[in-house]
Amino acid sequence: MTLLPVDQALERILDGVKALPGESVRIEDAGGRVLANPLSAMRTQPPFHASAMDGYAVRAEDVQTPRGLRLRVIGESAAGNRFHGVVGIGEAVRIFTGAPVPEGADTILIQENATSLDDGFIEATSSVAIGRHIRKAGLDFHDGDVVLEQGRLLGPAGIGLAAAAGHAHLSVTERPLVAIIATGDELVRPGETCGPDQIVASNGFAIGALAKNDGARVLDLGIVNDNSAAISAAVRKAADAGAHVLVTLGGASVGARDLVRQALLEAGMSLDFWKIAMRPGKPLMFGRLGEMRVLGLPGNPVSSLVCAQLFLRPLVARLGQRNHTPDLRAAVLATPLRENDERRDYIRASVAAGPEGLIATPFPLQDSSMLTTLAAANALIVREPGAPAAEPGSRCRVLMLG
Ligand SMILES: Nc1nc2c(c(=O)[nH]1)N[C@H]1C(S)=C(S)[C@@H](COP(=O)(O)OP(=O)(O)OC[C@H]3O[C@@H](n4cnc5c(N)ncnc54)[C@H](O)[C@@H]3O)O[C@H]1N2
Ligand code: MOO
Repeated sequence: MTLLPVDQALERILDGVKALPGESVRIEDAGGRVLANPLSAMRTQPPFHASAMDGYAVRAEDVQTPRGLRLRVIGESAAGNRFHGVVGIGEAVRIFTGAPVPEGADTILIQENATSLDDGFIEATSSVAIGRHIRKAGLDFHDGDVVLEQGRLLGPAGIGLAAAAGHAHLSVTERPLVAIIATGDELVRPGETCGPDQIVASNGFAIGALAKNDGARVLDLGIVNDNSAAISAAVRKAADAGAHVLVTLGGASVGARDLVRQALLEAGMSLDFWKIAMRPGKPLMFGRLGEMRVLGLPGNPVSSLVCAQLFLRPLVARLGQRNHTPDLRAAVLATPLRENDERRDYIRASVAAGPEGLIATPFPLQDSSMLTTLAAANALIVREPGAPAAEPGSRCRVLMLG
């Protein structure tokens, strides 16, 4: 059977996705949200020519031959309290960082380069180039400038900029709701006692963290036993909650206990594809259940997270009116790699800067159960289907893990 190539799988997952509508939120609640519209500045920053340093506002021509030149200090300009007069020849105004530069002055003499004399005069101890240490009005942005693009995932800098631009509320897209169901009789929650044949469920937490990081809400429906009725009940809960995406974990393969696909089909899912040309992650499944998109991720922890990286992230992004751009870079291999089979391979690696670019060192063990190597990896080497054996020093492509 020819397996579906990774790129086509992604196209089919994203096909017809409608972006969620916008809503207005307070700026203090907008971190991690996605801007629904371009954001224009409602003011100019700085709104006036401002001093970037503590010192004296002077006329540059007065401090070109500084030694011995005395300047009379005629007032003070502080942030929030400007000096209203004009700086004339031989005059200076005491000024502080962020304060408006008074009229007549064109340069800031920092206080380290001025000696204060007893009688209200200062003496410059160094010459200063004209315009030095002055932030021109509008240096950062002007009223009406688009300061943030639509689709921006708002992190600390974006939030700060939006606030500085005068916005108390922001229009952001509704957050996609990602429901997660972990399946398997062998699974217990972290902190619970494991029976002799059990392991701790980790995938749901990892996928939940990934989705939240990309601006989604997560509905964790917990662990469901390998039992069709229980799986169907959890699927109904996801649909009733209005999940935009349902992620199932495990039970995707061909074993007799791999019941997820059947349960979903019985619940009315139309299957788009099952199994793709990818390692790890071959048993990936995708379908639609009403408005809900269903991603059936393989149970192996690395397979599920690599699939989430490649397919869930772009889906969450698209729902939020955002584009997800994978960080693909060129690198050279540090160690040899065997020839590849018909699946695109994503090999956990450590990528570091070398003298002539990035060097990718694959981890020697690539078993898809091993989270230690995934947590240690900062990139995945992407090997195309049928790629020939590669020697150290040969070029490769790496997907950086954010
Ligand atoms: N005969 C074949 N066997 C398998 C094939 C195949 O093509 N033919 N594919 C293999 C590949 S590739 C993968 S990947 C796995 C995927 O299997 P499932 O999606 O059915 O996953 P499970 O069997 O339920 O679990 C696999 C593995 O992962 C552990 N697991 C499951 N859920 C979690 C969780 N939430 N947290 C942590 N670990 C989890 C589970 O205990 C198993 O060890 O199938 C291969 N088999
Ligand atoms: O595709 Mo499985 O994900 O190789 O372990």
